[in-house]
Amino acid sequence: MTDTSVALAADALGKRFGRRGGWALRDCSFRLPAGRVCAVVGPNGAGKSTLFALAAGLIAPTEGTVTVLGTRRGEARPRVGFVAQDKPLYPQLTVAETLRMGADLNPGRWDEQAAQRIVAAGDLDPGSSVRALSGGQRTRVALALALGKRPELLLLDEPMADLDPLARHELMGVLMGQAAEDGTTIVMSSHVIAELQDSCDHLLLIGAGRIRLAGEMDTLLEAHTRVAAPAGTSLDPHTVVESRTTGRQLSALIRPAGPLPGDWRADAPTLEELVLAHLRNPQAPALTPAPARETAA
Ligand SMILES: Nc1ncnc2c1ncn2[C@@H]1O[C@H](COP(=O)(O)OP(=O)(O)OP(=O)(O)O)[C@@H](O)[C@H]1O
Repeated sequence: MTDTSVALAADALGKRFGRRGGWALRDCSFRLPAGRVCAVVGPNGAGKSTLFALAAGLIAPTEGTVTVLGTRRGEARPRVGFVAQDKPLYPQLTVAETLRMGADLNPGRWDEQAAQRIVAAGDLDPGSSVRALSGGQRTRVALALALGKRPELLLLDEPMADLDPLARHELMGVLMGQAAEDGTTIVMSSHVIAELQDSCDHLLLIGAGRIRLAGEMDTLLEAHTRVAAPAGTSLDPHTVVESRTTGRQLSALIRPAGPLPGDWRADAPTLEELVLAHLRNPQAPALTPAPARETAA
């Protein structure tokens, strides 16, 4: 039986390019409930684009499984919108022809108005050839194509990277509107963490091909605390993500294993602090999805 409450699931998912190549992604397991907006973050080469390509059904796993909208092996492709990092489009087509192609390829699903609205908001001439568009304008056309498809799952690999701040703001609003109105599940990678905090409710942090953090953003944030204590203080029995001593003070990001001593200063971390601490400390123990379990790095 398929579980329709889960939009995207990975079980021990792994991908290796070539027999001798290293693992781009390994032992990756998580569940993303339908209707959520999930941020995918991680350093360059972490495996984010590989995860998107696996989820979009463009490449096959080397091991494990990826389940998309309850199906495997690319069967959900008609219900999935994917904007790849390099925004592949046909350069010889005009903007209008590109949208017509979207309509032809998605009979019964295509939302002409939604696609036209996105293009029009960027003041794009429908008669311009894609070849003549700027990077950001191309992104707008790629997003129009993906959203016009009325996808149940929208996979966006660094969609905002080449957009100006106004276009980012406007298109982020369009995406969030889509998630709220149609219940579209959105999975979006970005290197701009601050941009994700307000719009995403789920987080996948990938480092060196492994999942470092996965789950509800609030739950992950609540599981961590920034503490300050006198230098030399033992952080046992708490899980330490990062710690450093400056002069007479110890500062750390921890996952508390119980109540903290009253003389420690304790604050909630921001998403940026949480992500940066994990990125700076790739050996920090991962916090992976339900059933909640901690794994050694
Ligand atoms: N087609 C491929 N053939 C061989 N190796 C690949 C291929 N695609 C990706 N890799 C390797 O897999 C690893 C993960 O790459 P991936 O593109 O998924 O990272 P990423 O997290 O998306 O990085 P970035 O933030 O730079 O976009 C890298 O080491 C990369 O060199």
